[in-house]
Amino acid sequence: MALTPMMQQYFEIKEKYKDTILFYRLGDFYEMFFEDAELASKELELVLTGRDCGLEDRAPMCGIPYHSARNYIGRLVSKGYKVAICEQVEDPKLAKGIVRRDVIRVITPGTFLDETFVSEERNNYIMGVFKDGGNYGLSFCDISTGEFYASTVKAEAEMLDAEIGKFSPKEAVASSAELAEFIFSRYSLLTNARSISDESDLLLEGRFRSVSGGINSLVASSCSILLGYLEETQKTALTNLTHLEVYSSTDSMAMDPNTKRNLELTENIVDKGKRGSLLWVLDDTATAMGGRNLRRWVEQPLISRELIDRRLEAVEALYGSLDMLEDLREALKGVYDIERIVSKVALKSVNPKELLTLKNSLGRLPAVKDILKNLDYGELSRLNRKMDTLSDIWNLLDSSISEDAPMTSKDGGIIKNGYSKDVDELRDIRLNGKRWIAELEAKEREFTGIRSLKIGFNKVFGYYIEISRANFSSIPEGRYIRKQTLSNAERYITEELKVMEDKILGAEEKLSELEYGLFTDIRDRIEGEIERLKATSRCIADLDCYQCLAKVARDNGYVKPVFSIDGKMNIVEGRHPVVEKMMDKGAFVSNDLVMDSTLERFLIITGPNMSGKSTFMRQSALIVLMAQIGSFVPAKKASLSICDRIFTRIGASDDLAGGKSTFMVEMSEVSEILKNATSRSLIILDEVGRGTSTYDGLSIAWAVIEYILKHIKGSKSLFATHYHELVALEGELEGIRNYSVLVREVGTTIAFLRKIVPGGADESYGIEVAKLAGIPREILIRAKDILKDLEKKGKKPARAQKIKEDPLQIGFVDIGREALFERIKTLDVMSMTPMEAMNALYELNNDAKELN
Ligand SMILES: Nc1ncnc2c1ncn2[C@@H]1O[C@H](COP(=O)(O)OP(=O)(O)OP(=O)(O)O)[C@@H](O)[C@H]1O
Repeated sequence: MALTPMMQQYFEIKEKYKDTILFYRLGDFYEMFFEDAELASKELELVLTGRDCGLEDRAPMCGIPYHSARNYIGRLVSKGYKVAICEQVEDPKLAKGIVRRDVIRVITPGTFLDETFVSEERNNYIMGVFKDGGNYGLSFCDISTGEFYASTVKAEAEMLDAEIGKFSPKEAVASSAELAEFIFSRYSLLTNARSISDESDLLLEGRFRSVSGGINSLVASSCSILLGYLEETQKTALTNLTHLEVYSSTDSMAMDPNTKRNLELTENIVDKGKRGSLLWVLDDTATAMGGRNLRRWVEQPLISRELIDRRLEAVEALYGSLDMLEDLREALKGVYDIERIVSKVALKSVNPKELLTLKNSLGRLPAVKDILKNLDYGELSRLNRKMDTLSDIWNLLDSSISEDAPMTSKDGGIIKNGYSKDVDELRDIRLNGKRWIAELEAKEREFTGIRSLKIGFNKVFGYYIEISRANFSSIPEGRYIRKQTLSNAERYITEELKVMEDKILGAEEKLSELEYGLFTDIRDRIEGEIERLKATSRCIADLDCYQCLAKVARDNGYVKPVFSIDGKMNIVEGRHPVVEKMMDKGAFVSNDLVMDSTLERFLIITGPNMSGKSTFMRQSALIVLMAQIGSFVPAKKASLSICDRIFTRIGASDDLAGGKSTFMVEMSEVSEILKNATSRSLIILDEVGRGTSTYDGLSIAWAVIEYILKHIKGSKSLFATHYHELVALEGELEGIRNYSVLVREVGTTIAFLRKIVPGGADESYGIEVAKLAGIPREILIRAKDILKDLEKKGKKPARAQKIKEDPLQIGFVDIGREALFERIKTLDVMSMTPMEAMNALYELNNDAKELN
């Protein structure tokens, strides 16, 4: 037995796309066969049928309607599969034998563009990895926005983690099978292996219209692997990839995945949603482009003082002028996702309605520029200079695209009246024809006296005159030609009706063809302007981030941080940006942080469970991070020193699947920190050592502290612990300062004051906290007995110093309305700049609101 010709064709194509699910177009369906059908029927819950294929057994088959394919493709790609779309590529009327078919695009997780599956809030990156000896070349591309980045990093797993963490790609292409295996197993990413071709340099040459940074051979190789893969799967020229940005991995803070997760930068730990993350607090952007940009800023805090200051200045300028800030927000709200629309233009998948959206978005740019003019200094004036209002493109679109342009490009209704004489003429013919038909209907009604006579249209018979059965007797003999009999009526035509029909239908067909041609022509002209459009999108994205940070700073009472050059940090009344937001206004208790890189560089923080140690440490890290993003910070005043990295070791993140126990994970994280931290790093350690027995844990914690002080000179550490023995190190080792969180004993229970004060804590209050948590009384009583017993036998180590201060006397008293007015009186407004005065009033106003 032999395969049918169709199946033969199927196998030839499938052979070239082995690692995909092949969607083979048959009429109005995409069909899948054999293993693809079995897999897809499972994943998509489709009925598995069969089809004769020429062999003894029928081919397993399942199919989906062409019109609802998007959703099915989306589901498969979201699960990490690749889908190859195979279409007819010749006109069936012209085909000799079986119609030629071929794959027109391979849709993969990293190249997927569908809006219903790819969020506008985040980029969808695909990564190219090349390894040569001791280094990796990395490249990252988002074809939905046209961004293309590349860099080189040392071949150390942590460096790779940090770099890949900046982009969180959805798919990877690696230069060898071995490397692909490594990437797949380390990051659970769909990874394709692709050997590098000899033409790799050629491919890169002339590909980008501009490059920033220097291309070395590692960068070139990773870019060309990625480009080769993209061209092969997308099968278009990808003209939106105009710019290659080669960056240095040391331009921004390297953050290991733990730190990103622990500090909940872009998603919360509990359900991985945005709510409760730093991004959730900071993101008040008005555009999708700004939203994605802000996410990038949060994931890649800067370390160059100059660049940070540039951002802070721009935020400050907008912060200081509420009117302009609000006008700018309004203007930006009408700017849609230019970046993604433009990429669709390049991929030739844009529809007329999207071009109209592009026009309306460009229409907002003059207003945006007008506002910028008034804020003309520093970074904002640079943006103003760089931003082009693209009025030529706006004019083109305004003159050509109809105000109610459709979502499809093949059915006409796209082009505005007055843009093309030919279109106007054809529309006249069509209109006149329709008018003529309406007149004919009236004329025939009058002539026959049949009031219900009507002229209708359908795709099979074209125009017809319809007369109901009751009126048959009134039809004049020989006037009409009978065409179709219905149960209740008869349909007729006349010669002249058919002549007019040809004219109307001819015009209709010509019109949609003509309009489609004009549409693609306009699209191609816009494609030629992609670079300018993209440059302006970048400006909008930056501007949107500035206005957003200014707005958030105003809404939440943040201040502009300053940077010290002597390594000192002094945060006055710092708050946790997220915890504060989750609480009632004013309920969060602020705390100060004083550190330097010599005598006060290691803070040991003790205090009962639940008292707020972790919150304090995280808030300190977040304040440093926010400042380096270019954001104002939740504090009354903040003088910071720039950190190159923030390390965190917080909580139990078991990696049981990876075969590591809680303690093992803890120790490997600590060991990474000790290996990688530098004199400019900030290290957050929460209860190191608690994963093992008390004395082992205590000894390890102790030794870690000594090591950091001795070997990572200059670094700053916050160390929360329940080992009260460690407070004895203050005075013994240079650099240590003890702090503790105050609680107040109220009868037999405790109240949390959340205030961090100098000195070590003397009590654990573990049993009291257990009581608050609802542990049965019997256990609490027994635990107290055991504790007493241990203390008597000297098993419990000596207690730390007792706090002398009375908690109630240490700050922490509401200032009250009267006090507030006293404070307003003390403001020396005359000696302030207008901006300072406004800030001061704004702050007092905020305080007053809290008190009300
Ligand atoms: N400064 C603060 N103001 C108001 N509430 C706070 C503050 N700090 C912490 N809290 C609240 O207390 C809760 C516990 O804080 P946190 O987890 O920081 O305690 P902890 O001392 O680290 O506890 P443990 O030792 O058990 O890990 C937080 O979830 C928060 O709701």
